[in-house]
Amino acid sequence: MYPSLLRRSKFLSDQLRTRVFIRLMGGGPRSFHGGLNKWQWKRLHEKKAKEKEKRLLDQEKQLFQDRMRSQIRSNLAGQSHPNLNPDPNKYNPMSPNKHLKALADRFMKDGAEDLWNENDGSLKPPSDEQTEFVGTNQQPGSIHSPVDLRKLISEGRHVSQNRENGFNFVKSRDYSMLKDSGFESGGDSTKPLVRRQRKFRINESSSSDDDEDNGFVNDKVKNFVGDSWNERGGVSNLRNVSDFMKNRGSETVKQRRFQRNESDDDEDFEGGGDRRGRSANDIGSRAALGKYDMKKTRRVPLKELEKNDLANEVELIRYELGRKKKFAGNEGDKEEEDSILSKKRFDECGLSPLTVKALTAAGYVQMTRVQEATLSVCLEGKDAIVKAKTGTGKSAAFLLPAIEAVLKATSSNDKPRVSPIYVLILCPTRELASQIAAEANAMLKYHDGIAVLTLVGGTRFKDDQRRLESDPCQIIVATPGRLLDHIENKGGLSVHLMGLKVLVLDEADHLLDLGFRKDLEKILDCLPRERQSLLFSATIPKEVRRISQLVLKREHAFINTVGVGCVETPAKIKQSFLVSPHKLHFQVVHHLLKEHILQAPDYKVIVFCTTGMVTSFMYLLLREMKMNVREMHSRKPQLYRTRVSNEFRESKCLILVTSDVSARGMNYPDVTLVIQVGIPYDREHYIHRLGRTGREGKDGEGILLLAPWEEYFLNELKDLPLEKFPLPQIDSETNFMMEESMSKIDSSVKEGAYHAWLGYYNSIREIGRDKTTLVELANQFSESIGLHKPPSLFRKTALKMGLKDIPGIRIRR
Ligand SMILES: Nc1ncnc2c1ncn2[C@@H]1O[C@H](COP(=O)(O)OP(=O)(O)OP(=O)(O)O)[C@@H](O)[C@H]1O
Repeated sequence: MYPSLLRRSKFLSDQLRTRVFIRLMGGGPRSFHGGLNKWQWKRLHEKKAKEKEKRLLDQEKQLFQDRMRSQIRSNLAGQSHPNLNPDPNKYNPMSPNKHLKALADRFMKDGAEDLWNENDGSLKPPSDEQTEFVGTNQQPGSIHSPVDLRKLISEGRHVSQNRENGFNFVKSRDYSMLKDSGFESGGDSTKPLVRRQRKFRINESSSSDDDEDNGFVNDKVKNFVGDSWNERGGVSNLRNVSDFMKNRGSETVKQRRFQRNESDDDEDFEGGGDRRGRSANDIGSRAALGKYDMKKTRRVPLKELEKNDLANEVELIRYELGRKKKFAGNEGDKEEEDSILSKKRFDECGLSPLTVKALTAAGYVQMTRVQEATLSVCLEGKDAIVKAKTGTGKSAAFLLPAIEAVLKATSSNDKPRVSPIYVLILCPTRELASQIAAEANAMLKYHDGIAVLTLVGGTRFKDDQRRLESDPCQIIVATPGRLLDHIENKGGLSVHLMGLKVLVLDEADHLLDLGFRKDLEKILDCLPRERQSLLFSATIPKEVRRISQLVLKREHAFINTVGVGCVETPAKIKQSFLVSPHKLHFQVVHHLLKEHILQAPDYKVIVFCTTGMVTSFMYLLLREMKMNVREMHSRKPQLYRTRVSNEFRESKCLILVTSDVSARGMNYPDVTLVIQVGIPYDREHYIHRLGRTGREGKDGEGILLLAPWEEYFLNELKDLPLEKFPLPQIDSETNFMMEESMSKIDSSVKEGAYHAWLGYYNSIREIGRDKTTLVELANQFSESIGLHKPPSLFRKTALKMGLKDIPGIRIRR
């Protein structure tokens, strides 16, 4: 396992040997400019990225205000504004067309190039001819594989065309042409060549998230759309695109790229210090630095010409939407669009026959779209970040290539001294880890000698260690905290991890959140750098795309099966929201459940609450109201959680009241309704919670219950198809029963719920900033749970929360 020199050295202790080995494998810490280590370096740049994000948000806010002003003006002028929804019962989510227009406006604003990051996902080809151009072998009318037109066009010469499955991914590029194109002599010749080449590498990174890249890509896409659209009055045949690319000539393109880089060169790098003249290698790990080693000022005002081109691109997206609507008229096609399955079968894609046999046994014959889109890339060993809607089979999409990697590694002749762990899958919750391990085991049904181990909190650490020693495993599914405990406990796990081939982050955006980041960074430090990393989630915000460089190699694929301009939630989930004062929330939940049970005899409902203590309160209340409920949150012991999770998976006619521990990844089949009480932490939480229903392309329903002051959150969901749900009439008998039931709940539970509620909303920026209002609202909540006098807080807690001298807060003596 160790290099022989290291193995033979008698002078090194085991621990030191491991450390030296980690350094040799490239995993250890290193220092950066200004004496920073790589994580400090990374955080520094994250901070800057956040500031940038904030500036953009301000721009968006400005736009929104402008729009509101114009609506008000037109109202005053007696005209009905097109954006005003005439139906007062309907929340005013923008129609797709209006949303597009708003998007176009945003994109056209000076300095909004960054927003193009959103578009680095795939566009579906507008016509079969286009499909042909990008090198797919799909038949007309077949399921349309997402194709990243922007990337394709920008990289016409370098696209790797995978005719097998019709998806295209970027290969690493040859930069020698830059020299040939006269780039060398064009710029400031006093600046070192190495540096300029490095900049090109940044721009040309396979991830099109780069602002520079976007600028470059946009130029070409926009020009293409502009020319071909105007000529033909619609989206033109992509063969013309190819002609266009040729006619356009690479000169223009090179020139543009050259211009961008010229201006870049005049700016300092972020992170301080003049790094000119340093080679790429001097700057540190590419994987660690990612895209943060870029120049400071990246905004270039858009030219007038580009505005037209942007509008044309928007037209292209509009065309896509129009085409979708057309599909909607045709039932057969619609079904095909709604289905998560593609036409490709598992036995066609080079998987081991024993795996295919196991898949068939589990009922998997055809791949889902995300599986089709990712499998070939992942099997090639490339790094990838994958976005696909909830319930579309992402777990199998990463498990299959991971299993193949194990098979390949075990079949090689090298017989390592320490049995290596080849695959590490990290996920945020214990239940999800067990679920993934179970799915992996189902796929390994016919493979002898490959074992899966779960390492999660809430179980005995010693048991884990015993299992690790007695049953060597090749695949570990873990939550970050427990894995880190093992690594830090020096039980030898680090040595086993030295042979790691594949790292998977399921729910990657969540794992890269601040809550998990520190653990993750420490874990990454112990993993070999030569590995394949796969990041999967249904939501990948822009910020996460940037920070994903922490894990991924620079040349990674971004596979987005959601598609630009498409709704991020499954089409078959009916989404509504309901606004009611706090004091009615529990009655409303009870009413919604009763109504649903009447309509769906095989009901299976999940009620999400904001915190564990509020979950507990809701559970007790509904139980008192004679409903068939279970509770699930992090305050419950693991054995209980596992039992409830299994029971809910298997049952019908059951209600699960839960906190966000069940929000991500959990695959409870046939959930008929998801109710979210109170604002979710953010838009991503909303999407994941909602995604517990309507899985595998099935029907589902989601209701978001808000207090009037929480309505602002709807703004974050304005592109999702939420409709307003009328406030139900609660009869006096229910009110009476509710009061009775509430009075039976122990006051310690109520106090805990109040404290937790306060803590949760205090952590939400929009409300946490205004402490006085927060306390007023908390006191309303307190009344709604039957506490007429709000419970007191420990002085220390009040201080920590910034609530010490706020009127309405009582301090415990
Ligand atoms: N090829 C397939 N054929 C049939 N069913 C499949 C296939 N792939 C996955 N499934 C089923 O689809 C369901 C959802 O899969 P999975 O839990 O992997 O979704 P997901 O995309 O990871 O969702 P989430 O975003 O919520 O984590 C599961 O019940 C799984 O068994």
